[in-house]
Amino acid sequence: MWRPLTDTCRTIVLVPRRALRTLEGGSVPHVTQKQIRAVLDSNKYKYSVGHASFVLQCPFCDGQRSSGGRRTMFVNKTTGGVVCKPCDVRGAWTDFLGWVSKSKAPNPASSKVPRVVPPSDTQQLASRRAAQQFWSSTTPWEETPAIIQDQARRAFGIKKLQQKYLKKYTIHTVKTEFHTVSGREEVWCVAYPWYEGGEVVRVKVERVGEGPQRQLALEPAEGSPGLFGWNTISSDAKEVVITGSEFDAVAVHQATQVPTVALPSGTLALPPEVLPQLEQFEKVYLWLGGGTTARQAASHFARKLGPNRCHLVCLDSSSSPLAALNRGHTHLMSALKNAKPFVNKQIVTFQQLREEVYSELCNANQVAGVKWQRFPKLTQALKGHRPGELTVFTGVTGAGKTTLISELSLDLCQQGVATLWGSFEIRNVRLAKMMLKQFSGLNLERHLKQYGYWANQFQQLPLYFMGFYGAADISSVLETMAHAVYVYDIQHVIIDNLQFMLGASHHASLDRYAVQNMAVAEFRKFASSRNVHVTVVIHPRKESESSELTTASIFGTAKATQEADNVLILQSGHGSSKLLQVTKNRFDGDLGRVPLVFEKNSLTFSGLHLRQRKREGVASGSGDHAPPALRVVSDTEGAQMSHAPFSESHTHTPIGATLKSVAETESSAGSRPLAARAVPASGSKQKPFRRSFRKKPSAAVGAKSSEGRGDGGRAEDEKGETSGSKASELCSDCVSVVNS
Ligand SMILES: Nc1ncnc2c1ncn2[C@@H]1O[C@H](COP(=O)(O)OP(=O)(O)OP(=O)(O)O)[C@@H](O)[C@H]1O
Repeated sequence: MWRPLTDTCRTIVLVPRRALRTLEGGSVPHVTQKQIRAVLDSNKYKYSVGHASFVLQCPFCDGQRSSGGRRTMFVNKTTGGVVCKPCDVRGAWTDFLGWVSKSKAPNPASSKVPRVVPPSDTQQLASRRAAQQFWSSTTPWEETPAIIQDQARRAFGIKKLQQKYLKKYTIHTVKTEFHTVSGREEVWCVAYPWYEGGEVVRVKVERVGEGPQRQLALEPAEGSPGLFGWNTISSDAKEVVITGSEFDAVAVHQATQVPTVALPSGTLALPPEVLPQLEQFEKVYLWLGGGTTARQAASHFARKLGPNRCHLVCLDSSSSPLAALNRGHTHLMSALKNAKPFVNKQIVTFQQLREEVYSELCNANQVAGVKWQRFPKLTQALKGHRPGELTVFTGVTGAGKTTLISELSLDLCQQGVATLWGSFEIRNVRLAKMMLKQFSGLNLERHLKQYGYWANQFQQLPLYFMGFYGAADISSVLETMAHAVYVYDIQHVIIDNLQFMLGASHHASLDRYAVQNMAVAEFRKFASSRNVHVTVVIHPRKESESSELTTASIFGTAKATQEADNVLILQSGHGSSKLLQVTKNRFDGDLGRVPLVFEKNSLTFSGLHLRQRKREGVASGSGDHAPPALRVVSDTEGAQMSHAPFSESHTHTPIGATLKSVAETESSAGSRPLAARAVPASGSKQKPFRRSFRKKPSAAVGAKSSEGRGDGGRAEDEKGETSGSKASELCSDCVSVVNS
């Protein structure tokens, strides 16, 4: 089912085929289109092949519940997930198989298939009821006091949006409680409804406030995703524009009159649950804003939506539709007309790539990828973490490879990089425990009372684990990776480590080097074809303990390092100090060494503990589920918070991701950057839980780290400066966080 593994742990475990039934939640069934067709055919279900789904008459609608007789069921082509809105049936492919097998007369024309209520139904219903209850407490835009409207127009840069379009998109306002630095405050918010069919299934609220802060929440915290603006779409509409933010959608529709909706998670995720709603369109315009991130997201989503119907819109290299409208641009319609078909061909011309190349030139910083916040010197060398690359990581046995790669990936994950871990060497529980310590910066064994607080934050990260342990068949691993990329929009996959994964591979005709080469080639292909970053940990061959490892020390032939875009080596130093050496960097050739200091309590290499120690005087760990009333956190942690607190049960897309995309869009448009968000508290039984923080300019780390280049970072290393000491400097720039 599409539901959390447990109520308290929403991290999803993806399981390989053989273990599929052992875990009920979050498992991704492996099914091919051929298998789906075979089941539909053998049960004599008539179906048509849609863009993202097989479409059939629902065999579960009994004609009584749904007034118009049997209704449409969508079977997702990639996952086999089934949805029929009128009879409220939704579930995984394996559930569908179960329901069908229970049916005595499977022919939909003659059967009365017993209606099976999937377990998630009750959750769905409760969530929808809560959403509607909250929605009924909001005020339509046109009835909102003029002073609040003015504030909102200023705060969101929506002066040019006309009243009638704000009304059409059912923009509402609501006065609700947020936690701020000075305590709880009743504040005005704008409410954006998410629709499924004609129904509000969830509401996103955003505080109306001046300054650099953004504070958002979801009502209710748990529930399914929907589409903003769906209420404006007629059932016979054949084309639609999809935007990354709500006011972009209103702006596009106002300027073009073309049906437009906004995605619930912006540029970071397109939840498969909303695909059936989009099935009716023959032409889909993806208009996610300017910049490389938006382009990459659009390409990724186009594959999910069905590439043949997708067109990419780009007004100019850095503009969102709202920003363009605000600047008085009148050519939004012509931008739509000039939309380029999604290029998914083996042969392309420069003409087709021309705009994309221009966009990359204009957005060099974004092209360089996501920057490590905890490891500024790594960012200095590699410039960032980019999609579509293969990183090979090595270090001697027991050097701390897993520990370091865990913190490196966590750093990115906290910034919204959806991450899939394949831990073949240590069990997921141990890995998650280590990551949680690294996340909190605490030895949680000694701070058990804070477990609830940190776990609540941690479980909101876009972090997923494969269920493999020990040797595994590479085709199963690749299959699981492919499903995770489709369902959860994974951007980073970690394989730790290759030798363990290949342990039991038997290829009579191949030696172990050949098997390893084959596996590396597959991961390379996966990274390139899916535009996902794959990090593979590979053990080195045995070398003298006194000498440093080099690229040539990596186990196997030179294939791995040839295929890799980046090669990272964890070099042993004296005592707890280590070095992370960049020995290959295909992006721009810069190499370097990153000093690391291991801290046993938090299992971190980044010096996080130094900052942590500074703020321990301020923070007072209170009871379980009762986080400190006032904590001072660093810039790094500020970034964590921005991606942590939202709850999403079914989509598993972090709202942080949504906000990141909104922030990117808006900052590129000269509007307010993302700074904060809050967790919802409805007027209902849920305990209010809101937070805000001020985000200082993120350039602080990068600015320092970008100095003194040209020697691969060695000069600084020789001075004995560590990332830890740099990290401690950052404490003077701490920002405030208040939560309850
Ligand atoms: N710099 C360090 N100093 C001391 N202990 C460390 C250091 N780095 C990691 N450790 C500890 O050493 C143990 C092994 O670390 P880890 O599993 O990360 O190493 P590894 O290189 O991945 O091991 P393997 O070669 O078995 O894959 C862990 O208990 C970890 O906490």
